[in-house]
Amino acid sequence: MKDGGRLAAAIEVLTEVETRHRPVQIALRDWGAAHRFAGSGDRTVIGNLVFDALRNKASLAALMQDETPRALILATYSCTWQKGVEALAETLSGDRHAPEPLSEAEARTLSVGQAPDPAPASQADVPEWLWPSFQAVFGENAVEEGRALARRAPVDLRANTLKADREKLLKRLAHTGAGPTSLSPLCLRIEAKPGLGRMPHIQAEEGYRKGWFELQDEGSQLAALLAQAKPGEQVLDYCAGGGGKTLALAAAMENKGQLYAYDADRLRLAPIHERLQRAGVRNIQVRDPASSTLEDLTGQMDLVFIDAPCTGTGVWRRRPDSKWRLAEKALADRIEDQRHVLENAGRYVKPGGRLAYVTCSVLPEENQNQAAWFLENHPDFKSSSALEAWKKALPGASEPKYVSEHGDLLLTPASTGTDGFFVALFERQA
Ligand SMILES: C[S@@+](CC[C@H](N)C(=O)[O-])C[C@H]1O[C@@H](n2cnc3c(N)ncnc32)[C@H](O)[C@@H]1O
Repeated sequence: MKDGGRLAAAIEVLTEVETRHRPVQIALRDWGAAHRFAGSGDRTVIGNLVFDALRNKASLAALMQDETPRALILATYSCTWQKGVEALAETLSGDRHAPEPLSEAEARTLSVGQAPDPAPASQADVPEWLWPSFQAVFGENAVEEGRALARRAPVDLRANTLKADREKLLKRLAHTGAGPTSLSPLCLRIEAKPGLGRMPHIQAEEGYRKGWFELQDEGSQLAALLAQAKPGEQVLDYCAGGGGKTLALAAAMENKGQLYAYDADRLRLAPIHERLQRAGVRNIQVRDPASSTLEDLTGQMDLVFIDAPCTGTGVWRRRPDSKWRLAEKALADRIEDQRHVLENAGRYVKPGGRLAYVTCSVLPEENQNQAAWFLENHPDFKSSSALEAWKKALPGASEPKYVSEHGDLLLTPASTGTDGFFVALFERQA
């Protein structure tokens, strides 16, 4: 396919996503199935166009004064990908599969390349209704933080220390361009490529099949690291889902002690079994909510890890469609879920044990406010500084920029180069 046909396909897919509210991956997959002539390179470019258009939807709509899929895709190609208006005009006129040629008005707007006076929320590509929350948490950095959440994300890997180490992996994966990061001692990163760039298919690597590494954002790795799970401990991963954090906790425990993985939704737990096996985790019991209870763990855990259900505002780089779909009701529901989870999970912590509360959100409503609510309503717990845990686990690393009065941490793409993650630690009074 030439770029003209790819632009037309991207407009078609984005129209599906916008009008029929379909997840991007599904819309892309269906488009590929219906257009067998498109190769994997074509599908990558089409996907990149759609994802980048969604990442930058508000700023591109402000620039074009138009938020139709056509306007967003053409602006992505010309401005975000820096192809320029002349190359775009040529692409549209030289290919019978291409969308309609550029109108004079479109050509004029695209050559200016800047919206007249965009509101800060659209400059930042943050939904208008969430702007007060962004300002509350980031202050004068709110636009910069929003912009960083609108960029492409790198592919991060975690060396699975049950089977490998980072040095060995760096050599093995040299051909992928993977390099070490500066924070997590286990992280390898393949930087995002701009425009048409294609990322290596990392799951096809022998090392992935052998369980030497996992795909896991560095922020997620750090959240698990800060919980300080140790060999020999009793640890409950209360919202284990597909097991991303579970695997990191198991590696930190060196397969010693006992790790319990639980999730209220047994379907979400389903992939965990295969992943645990591949990673060589042996000290684990998966507690299926349909067939077992956690009663026997009451007051027994050295550490309860809560990777709470949240809005996912910290991972907008990877799921840009969720950014525009998020509604006030969903935020209110997640806040309620988080309180429910905090309320329930605390009971499994033994006196003197720890509770880690983690979200992949940057919103204060789900983070600092929830930590404060928990402390207020659970006098048997006191806060424990995640910043101190950071200093201990990462000697020499620069300190995170967003630290609350209790030492809770907020990681963000702009400040730590990771996805957005919040970590608060508590200790049950002995
Ligand atoms: C952020 S996801 C977990 C992701 C997972 N830990 C990982 O790293 O791959 C949050 C999980 O919380 C679970 N959850 C929601 N409400 C819950 C509850 N009341 N009790 C336990 N788990 C719950 C959801 O099913 C979901 O899998």
